[in-house]
Amino acid sequence: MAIEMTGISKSYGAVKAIEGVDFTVEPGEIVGLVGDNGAGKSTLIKCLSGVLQPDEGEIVVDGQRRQFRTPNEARAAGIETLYQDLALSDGLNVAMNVFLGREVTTRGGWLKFREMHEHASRIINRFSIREVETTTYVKNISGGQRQVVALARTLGFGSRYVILDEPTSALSPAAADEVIEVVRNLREEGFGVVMITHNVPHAFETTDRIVVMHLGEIAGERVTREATHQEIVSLVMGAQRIADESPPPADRS
Ligand SMILES: Nc1ncnc2c1ncn2[C@@H]1O[C@H](COP(=O)(O)OP(=O)(O)OP(=O)(O)O)[C@@H](O)[C@H]1O
Repeated sequence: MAIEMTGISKSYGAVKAIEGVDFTVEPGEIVGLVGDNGAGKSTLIKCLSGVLQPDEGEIVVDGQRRQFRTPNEARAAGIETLYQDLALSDGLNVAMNVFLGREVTTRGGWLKFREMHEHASRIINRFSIREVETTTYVKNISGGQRQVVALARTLGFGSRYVILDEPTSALSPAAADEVIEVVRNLREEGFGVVMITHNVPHAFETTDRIVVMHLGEIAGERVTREATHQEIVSLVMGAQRIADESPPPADRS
């Protein structure tokens, strides 16, 4: 069981965005995807979430080769993606956001509010460290809680892998801590999680493994508990790889 991406390449016209990228994530594992602006993180993730189709390479999900033509096809295979904007409706309450687009109704078409509130509350309070009231309007909840609601919208419905695009960016330290806790709970529940982040300390706090991209390729990959901040930062800057690839010093004798 795993997502295995092999030899993934994608160009936008003449711009080669990623080339020959191998990437895996297993159930119960949090993988941090780190890299500078333009390193290719979004492009790789869009290939996995069905937003883009790779030009080359193979995607295998739980042993089955897949080609996702749309985000719905990726979702049907158990892969959910949460983008930075989260796409929540501020004018609806928490429960209605969780059920947006798949409202539970009676046969006569009436909304089953109680059922939706109970179900939303169960999902949210399974992952959240703080109680979230499902009758609260989303415009009145904190940044951390917004992440929780967006997650609940995806997680109550059968996904096994979750891709999070910069889930802690633009959050206060307290809200970021809350999100980190939620992501850790996802691991406990057996989800495979990919977390794109610019924030190296957050990657260290949250992940099991850190994959660094640089200029469209994998610059390196480290088990988080065995890595140092310095090592990851130099991979992000491309310094490590340049050091690895540079020829041995010339013999000056
Ligand atoms: N729609 C597009 N058209 C042309 N080039 C693009 C497009 N999207 C991305 N690129 C280019 O592809 C490369 C990889 O970009 P990508 O957005 O995947 O990187 P990223 O690591 O996600 O960056 P960021 O952290 O800024 O989101 C960059 O050189 C970028 O300029």
